[in-house]
Amino acid sequence: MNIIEELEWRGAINQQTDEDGLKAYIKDNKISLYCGVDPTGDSLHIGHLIPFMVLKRFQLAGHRPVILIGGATGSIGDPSGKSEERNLQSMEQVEDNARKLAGQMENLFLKEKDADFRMVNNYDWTKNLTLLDFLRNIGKRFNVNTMIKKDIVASRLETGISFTEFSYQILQSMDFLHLFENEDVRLQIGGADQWGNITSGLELIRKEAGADAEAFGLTIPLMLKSDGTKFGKTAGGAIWLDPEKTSPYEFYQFWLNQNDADVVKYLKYFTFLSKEEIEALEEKVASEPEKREAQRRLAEEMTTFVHGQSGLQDAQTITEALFSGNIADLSAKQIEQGFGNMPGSTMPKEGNNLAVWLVDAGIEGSRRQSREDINNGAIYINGQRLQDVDYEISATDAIEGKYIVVRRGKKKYFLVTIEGA
Ligand SMILES: N[C@@H](Cc1ccc(O)cc1)C(=O)O
Repeated sequence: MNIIEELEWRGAINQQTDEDGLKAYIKDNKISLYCGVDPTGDSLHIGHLIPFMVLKRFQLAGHRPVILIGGATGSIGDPSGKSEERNLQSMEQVEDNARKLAGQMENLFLKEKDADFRMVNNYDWTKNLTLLDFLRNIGKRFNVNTMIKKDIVASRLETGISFTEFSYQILQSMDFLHLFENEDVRLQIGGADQWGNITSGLELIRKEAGADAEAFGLTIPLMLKSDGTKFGKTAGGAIWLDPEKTSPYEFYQFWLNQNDADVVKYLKYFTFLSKEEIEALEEKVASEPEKREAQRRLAEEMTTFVHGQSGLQDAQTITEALFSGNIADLSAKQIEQGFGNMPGSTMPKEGNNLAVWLVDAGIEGSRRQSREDINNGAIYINGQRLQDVDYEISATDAIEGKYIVVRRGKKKYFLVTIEGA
């Protein structure tokens, strides 16, 4: 399979501007291709992985990815897929976000030894452009009638769109032209909503470099879940790549919890497992779905790709501890990952009688109930059942002096943090 056939098999192609042309170009050449991301937030999330996984596949197939961080475009805001005008971010915010995204991108693209890739920021070729140069040299290349017909703009004509956002497609087109001229970039890829911006860039390249300039566009379908809900969003919000925002454990759990109806699609889309491996897992989903082997494999592959071997190790240790209830061996950091989202409270270092302590920590409603639960063996402290109502519980029971995990009943967990720890 060549890379395009592989992408087709993976379900990762939505539209192409010139399928045959691109296939022929790739057959004979190492292609430089780019995908851009705007620094509208301080971390990538898994939605971003959709086009960037494709970029990575090109890299693994021996081509040359160019990652564009949109320091300029991010300060404007892409109207694609947005029903309303956005608020502008401060330039400091954009810069700060850009730095963080660049770091995450390096982590994803530098993994390969001798990795051949470039990272650029469109602020570099946009910041010194004067208004008159822009209007005289670039604006003349754009026809307002054509621009208005692009979906992105057309869908906003009712609700309104500022000149600023209207101009966004010009900036992205300038990027494609700039990279075509300076980095020999021949292909831009992006999510399905980027079709208008990508084709607009191709039109600009054809006007500048001639109608037969070899340049292509390819978009990737929007990821849909089988139950119709939005991919990549959970009750807790987006799934971030930044381990401070979504811990490796939560990240692992997200993939582990995918439905049978979605898991094979995600294996194809997001992992680097081969066709043979994925087909074998697909059979397992059909023959022994209760084992959830495909989900486990998906979670392992994704967690290792984003958080490395140590991130996966943490995630698996915490998952196992939560499953067995045996949490005494977890580190404080692992406790934070696994229990950080559970109800919790802060308690003083000093000891107190367990029955009272549970009430003070907000875990039990009354001392009577507290004593009853302890006597019935429903209270576990750091995984250990405790049936002594008078037990003196204090900071000395805490994991690394910091956390006491209380379990009430089968699986109600509470995280108690020791004051000042
Ligand atoms: N418009 C793209 C990001 C982008 C920015 C600049 C480019 O040159 C290319 C892509 C998005 O919102 O996803």
